[in-house]
Order: sequence, then structure tokens, then C-alpha cells
Amino acid sequence: MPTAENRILAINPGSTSTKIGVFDDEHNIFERVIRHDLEDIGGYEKIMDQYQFRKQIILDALDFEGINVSKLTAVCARGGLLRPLEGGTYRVNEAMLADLKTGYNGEHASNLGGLIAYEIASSLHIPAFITDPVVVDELAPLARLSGLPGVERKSIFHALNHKAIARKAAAAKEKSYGEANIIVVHLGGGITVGAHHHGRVIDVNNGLSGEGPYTPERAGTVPAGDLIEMAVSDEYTKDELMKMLTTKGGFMGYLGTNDGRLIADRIKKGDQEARYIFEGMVYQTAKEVGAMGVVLSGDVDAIAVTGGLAHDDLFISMLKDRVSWIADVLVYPGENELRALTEGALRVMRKEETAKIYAV
Ligand SMILES: Nc1ncnc2c1ncn2[C@@H]1O[C@H](COP(=O)(O)OP(=O)(O)O)[C@@H](O)[C@H]1O
Ligand SMILES: CCCC(=O)OP(=O)(O)O
Repeated sequence: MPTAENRILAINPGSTSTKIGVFDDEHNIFERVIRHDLEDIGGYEKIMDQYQFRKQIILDALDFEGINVSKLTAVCARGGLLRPLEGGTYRVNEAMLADLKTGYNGEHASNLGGLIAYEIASSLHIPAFITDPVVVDELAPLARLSGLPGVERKSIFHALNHKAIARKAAAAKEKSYGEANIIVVHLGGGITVGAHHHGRVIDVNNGLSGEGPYTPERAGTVPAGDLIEMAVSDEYTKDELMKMLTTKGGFMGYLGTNDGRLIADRIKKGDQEARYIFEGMVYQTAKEVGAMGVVLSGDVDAIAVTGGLAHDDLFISMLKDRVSWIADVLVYPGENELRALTEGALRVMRKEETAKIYAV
């Protein structure tokens, strides 16, 4: 076999997992999903406090697998809550590191991606990149309106996987991404439902704090008046309230775990409460799909469902029952983010693209 020109380490820190992969050019030589339960990460006050823990498990996994990191030529990560930007591959620079550390647009595990990639890469004198971070912003002007002057809707979603899956779904419908209208439903620790109109995500729920369906650990849309009452009650700090919305809602809040597999087991054993909460998540997700169908004026080529919970047959059959009248439902369980990150880095390493510069 010819020797690879590039060896890329791809890092994807999610809210419930850390995923890593090593690729010799396009060829995957190692992939690992490390799932995190409350015992692992529940004790950390801030996402940044998880930095050493997440970095070390990555280095340990590589070491255990006997991967020689000195052979790496670049590191590419899913990056974080930066300022809104256009899609593409960005070289990690000082301005980006500063915004990731402070969490310019909020706290999420993907903030750790660029930071860890940078530390590993700099010790090896190789470049660190992020590709299609969660703040890729292609919202149409109408989608920016919130209804309250001074509050603008934000584009915060699983941009990397949305784009990769929308391309696949368009191909399945024998169209290019630029020709197709696809609704992508990503079922991760966060759930985002986006309207892809001719290659642009013109509307999508903010997957982090306070929009869309509830999720394995997020609250999604919460009645605003009740939330204000809680906020001014003097019972909670701002950090506590943000944590309630981002890590203590949804499955976690109602059922005490963010692990969809445990909930699936409980349902199989006849737990009616678990089934009710599970169905509530499907119901809210389906409502969001309906909303995006309206955004696309009913002209929808396919609904593409992806992410960890897309492995769950009950979730998929309940969702299909509610939305398949809108368009064909295509299911792509899991995600292809490690490969998508690698391909982003390879395009730059091969000089097919120039790395974009993150500027503030
Ligand atoms: N095979 C599976 N069956 C059911 N649920 C799953 C499966 N794999 C993952 N999940 C659940 O899907 C949810 C999101 O997982 P994942 O997409 O890996 O999240 P993230 O990347 O945000 O950490 C979690 O609740 C996880 O437990
Ligand atoms: C912040 C939007 C992306 C997101 O929710 O990712 P996870 O599902 O990995 O938490």
C-alpha cells in the first residue's frame, strides 16, 4: 500500500461523548467513541474544567492503540461557540483560542475541541484546524427575527453533520445539495432541526439554550414567563439557570439520565413514565420538522434523520408516523463528523482550499 501523505487526528467533543479518529489520508485507521456519564463529567462546574480530563482520555486512547502521535501531520476538531461565521476550515489562532476559552456564545463541549487540538498540534509543530463549527450562520433575514427588539435569533447547531448528511440525502434524491430542499434532524445530546434550502441552512433551532425540542439533556423551548419568574426568584444563580437549560433538562431532568440506550431499556421493560417522556421528545421534534416544512413552503425533497438517537427504532418509527406525510424520511444513524473533519483538514493540507482566518 502506498504511504499516506497525511495522518490526521480528528477530535469531536460532544455533550455526552468524546469521539476521536485517526486517518491516513481518507483511510480510517482508528476510531473510538468514549461515552461520558454523570460520574465522569457531572462534577465539573464549567465545561472548561473538563479540559484536562477530555485531553487525557484522547491521549490515553491513542497510546493504548499504539498510535504514534509524532507521525500526525494535522489535528482537526469540532469547534465551538465562536462568533457567527461562514462554513469552512479555519486554522486555530490566538483570537479563536481566546473566544473558545471564554465561551463567546456560551458553554458547550465543542469549545474544548479547538483548544485540545491546538495543544496537541503545537507540541508537534503541526497545524490545528476546526471545520464547520456549531456557529455556522446562513440564516435568512426573516429567521433572525425573535419578536423582541434587541433579541436576535442565533444559528447554533450541528453544522458539520447537517451539511454532510444533507449532501447524502440530496444525492439519494438524485439532486445536488445546491438544488435540493432537505430538512435535517440531528438527534445528539442537543437536537437541531434545520431547513436546508438550495445548499444553505436558512432556519434552524438554536440547539443550545432555549429553542426547539427538549433533548437527552437540554430543555429546548421553555415558556418564557415562567422562566423569568424562576430567574427573579432569588433561588438560582445565572450559572445554575443556564445549567438547567443546557444539561439538566429533557431526559436528564425528567428521568435522571441523558443516555438514550438506558431509556430504551426501561421502555422495553414496561416503564410507562420513560415511554411518556420519550414520546414527548419525539412529539416536540416532529413539531419542529413541521415548522421547517413551512419554512420550505412544503417543497421538501427529504427529511434526513441522524445522530445517536437515530439508532433507536422506536424513536424513528414514532417520528415517521408523525412526519412522513411531509416527505420521505431517510435515516442515517450516528454521524460522520470525524471523517468530515478529516476531509476539511485534508482539503487545506493539499492546498485545494486555503484555511480561513478567524478574526474578531
Ligand atoms: N444505539 C443507540 N440506541 C439508542 N440511543 C443511542 C444509541 N447510541 C447513542 N444513543 C443516544 O443518543 C444520544 C446522543 O448521542 P450522540 O449523538 O453520540 O451525542 P453527542 O455526540 O452529542 O455526545 C444519547 O442520549 C445517547 O445515549
Ligand atoms: C451546540 C449545538 C451542537 C450540539 O448540541 O452538540 P451536542 O449534541 O454534541 O451537544
